[in-house]
Amino acid sequence: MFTISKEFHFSASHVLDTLPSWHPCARLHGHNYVIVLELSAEDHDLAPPGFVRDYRDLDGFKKWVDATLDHRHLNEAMGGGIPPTAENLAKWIYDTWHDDLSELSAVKVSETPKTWAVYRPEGLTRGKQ
Ligand SMILES: Nc1nc2c(c(=O)[nH]1)N=C([C@H](O)[C@H](O)COP(=O)(O)OP(=O)(O)OP(=O)(O)O)CN2
Ligand SMILES: [Zn+2]
Repeated sequence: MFTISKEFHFSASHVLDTLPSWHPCARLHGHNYVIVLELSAEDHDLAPPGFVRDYRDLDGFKKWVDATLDHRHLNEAMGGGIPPTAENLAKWIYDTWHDDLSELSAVKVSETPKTWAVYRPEGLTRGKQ
């Protein structure tokens, strides 16, 4: 099994308005987010010359991040109705992209230099399923 990953950055605002009012994240604020896409493949599934997937194939994801998330308000950018926590953002990105990136095995989201949320579908042991 091989895994590869690539990092993407964007800045956005959000408010977690279902938190109690004393919670700092119930106030409008922003983060410099980091997304990591992790892609996996079995040894015998590597594409020539030995790629899980060409990193350059992720250029479309970067364009989507720039157009959909960068300098947006995540409460709106994620379609509304879903609290824009790091956990929910990671799953939303996975759900949006796993059809196009069949090797996608996990999505990681960081809001601050100290925090990470990871969405890895249960039972997924390799990308191509
Ligand atoms: N499990 C989660 N907890 C929190 C989330 C989240 O998405 N998932 N989000 C937030 C806030 O939006 C934001 O990320 C603040 O996090 P926090 O770690 O409290 O940030 P600080 O920089 O204020 O933390 P310090 O301890 O001062 O470094 C909150 N929780
Ligand atoms: Zn926040």
